[in-house]
Amino acid sequence: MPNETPDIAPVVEETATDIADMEVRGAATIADAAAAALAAQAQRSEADSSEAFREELEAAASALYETRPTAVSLPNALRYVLRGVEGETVEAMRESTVARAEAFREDLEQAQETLGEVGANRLRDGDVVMTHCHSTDALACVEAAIEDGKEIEAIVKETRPRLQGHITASELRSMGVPVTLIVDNAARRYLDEADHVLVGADSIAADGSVINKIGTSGLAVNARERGVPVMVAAQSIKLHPDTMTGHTVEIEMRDEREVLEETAYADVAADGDVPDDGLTVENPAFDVTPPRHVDAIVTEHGQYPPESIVMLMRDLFGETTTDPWAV
Ligand SMILES: O=C(COP(=O)(O)O)[C@H](O)[C@H](O)COP(=O)(O)O
Repeated sequence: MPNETPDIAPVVEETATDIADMEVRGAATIADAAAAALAAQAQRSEADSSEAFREELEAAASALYETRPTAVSLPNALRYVLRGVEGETVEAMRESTVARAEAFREDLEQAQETLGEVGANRLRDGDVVMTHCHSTDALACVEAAIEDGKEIEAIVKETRPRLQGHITASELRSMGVPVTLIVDNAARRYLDEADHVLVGADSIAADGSVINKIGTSGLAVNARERGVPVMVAAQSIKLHPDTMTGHTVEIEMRDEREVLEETAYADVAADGDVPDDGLTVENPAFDVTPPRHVDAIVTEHGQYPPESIVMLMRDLFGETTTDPWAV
């Protein structure tokens, strides 16, 4: 039993706070930041034994893991880095941790580029995509299509309550894509002008369910009804290994103030009374889109009908896993 709480580098605490506060957000970006934080922990460690070094690294991984529960890219990233920690001495372990984290970050970038090329093949010249939230994997598909010389237009849902659609709109505009920004409630009306719904994912379950920003499932149901194909761009880091043994994915509930600011609370409360015990504000950050409403999951290994994604999961994960820091 260790006598003291392991030292966590301040930069790890800062990264954890940034992820929890959504200063760093989006599944791929969170994974990248978590790997960088573990490398920083290794670099700054003053541990005097290999056991102490490992305890610090596991404590850092645990702090990062506790930030947000839904994007499986976070535990997958932590597990990947921790499994690569090798050596008998602190110096050797430090070097292997840093190298592993760097390799992870390079692979992540490469996977997104490859995925983009696969996704671009689904987009034709002149197509209009409708987006929800902000997904770097989804935008990689549009970027690759543009590099292929195709003209793409976008209808961008603003995505209440955090308005990630503004980030999507800005990045698409920087690529030269004409953008129509709409409120979320206008999505069904504008689906008639869209050739694809294009979204990312925080987790993909073994049955092909897609866990992504709240509102994705309603959009997919409407898209199916309007005959618009739904394409999910998700690197394999988004595949959730625990769902292979029946576990479900936790949906993050975020602070009600994101939906209703303190200053607006009295407008909604009975007779303007604050607090109002009968008034509940709920803020689920994600929802689950069943596989029957998804046409294709695009990964760096190719595109899959959602029902077949379990084949890729078996290839990549083999048997299932335990807590990310249990190496
Ligand atoms: O739902 C979100 C972000 O939610 P939040 O803003 O709450 O983190 C994104 O669609 C996925 O994370 C995929 O993003 P990426 O493709 O960049 O991994």
